[in-house]
Amino acid sequence: MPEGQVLEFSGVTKRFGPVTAVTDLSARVEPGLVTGFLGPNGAGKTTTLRILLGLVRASEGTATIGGVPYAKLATPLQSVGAVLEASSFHPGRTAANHLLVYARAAGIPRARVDEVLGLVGLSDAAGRKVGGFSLGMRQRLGLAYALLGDPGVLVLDEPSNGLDPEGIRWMRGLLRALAAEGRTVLVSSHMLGEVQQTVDALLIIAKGRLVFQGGIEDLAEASDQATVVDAADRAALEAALTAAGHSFEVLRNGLTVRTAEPVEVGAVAQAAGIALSSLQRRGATLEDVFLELVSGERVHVSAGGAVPPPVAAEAAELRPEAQAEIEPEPQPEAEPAPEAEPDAEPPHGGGDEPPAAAASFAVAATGVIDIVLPARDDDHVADRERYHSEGGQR
Ligand SMILES: Nc1ncnc2c1ncn2[C@@H]1O[C@H](COP(=O)(O)OP(=O)(O)OP(=O)(O)O)[C@@H](O)[C@H]1O
Repeated sequence: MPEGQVLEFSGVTKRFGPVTAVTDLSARVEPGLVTGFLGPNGAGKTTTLRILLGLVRASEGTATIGGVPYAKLATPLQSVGAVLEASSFHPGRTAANHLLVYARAAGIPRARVDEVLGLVGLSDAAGRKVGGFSLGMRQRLGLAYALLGDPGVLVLDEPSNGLDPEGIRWMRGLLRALAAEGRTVLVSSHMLGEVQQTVDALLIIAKGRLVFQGGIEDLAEASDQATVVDAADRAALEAALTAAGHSFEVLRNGLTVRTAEPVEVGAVAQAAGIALSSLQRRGATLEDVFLELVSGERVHVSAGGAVPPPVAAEAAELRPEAQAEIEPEPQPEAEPAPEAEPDAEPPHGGGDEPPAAAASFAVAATGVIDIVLPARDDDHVADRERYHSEGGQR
């Protein structure tokens, strides 16, 4: 069974010209858990993940997998499986062929291709060209690719995008099962509701800064509790609460008391002979807490506890034309990953790749990494076509 590894971000900052996409981010992601990496659009999630995968150079700080940068992993595909957004695939290639290219390059047996296609529910579509796949099917294929090397670490950017409700439930079960085997599973999303039932731990990022780090139960603790109480004789209730030293707010549905539990409020009313018409505890929902965190109204103690000053990313978001002035991020083909040693395999978003001389990259504006294989692969393709025509095709 592959071992999960600790992912560690230490003081990671990333500036794109005047835009600070990530600011001084330090966090740990533990094996054996599903960790949600949450934040609204533009918060810095993808940038952080790309730094972890060695695709983007951090301006400051380090990101490591089991203590080493991605570029220094001896067998990347067998160590880390990653899907950044909905990966783009060669439309004319079948799902099985797509995976076979990478399996061959990483020395993974063909049988594993069938296995992962089965794991993601694509066995029946193995021989179909990817160009005709729905977004949900592409997500599944991306996941199959990530699982190809049976890695101990999975890094998935918005994996539920495009999945139908049944697909989301399936994905949830799969991620939980992978974590239960001891793997490290890091999943980004911009919606708490989407991952709430899947994750054990959370990292929440807003405007490039970490605003929460902890268990999902810690997020629940961060929710404000209050007692909501009402009586037919509301004036008498107000007087009794005031006399007992409790402050309250008068709302349409009753009095909200933040300084006392329902049991205390009930006792005050009983002592004053007031019949209550309602008495309940009300807490902010996890979604409320999440929205407060990402809007900057609250920073949890796990992330420093202070409301941060605005960062440049915020200013740039308000001024979209500024994006045009920003120099494009260096693409892997133009500049090898920063941490890469001359003898190390250059990394990419999917976790592993054919040898450097054998592939070039296209990085779409969305961050999708497309790996274009060179002509020398034609015999491999022919091999694969033969394999399928000989019955390998499902
Ligand atoms: N190559 C780049 N050049 C300039 N700015 C960039 C670049 N990549 C990202 N940014 C900026 O960095 C900030 C964070 O972007 P990032 O894609 O990491 O956010 P995200 O949380 O993944 O968002 P989403 O959920 O929309 O994918 C944004 O302001 C974005 O415009």
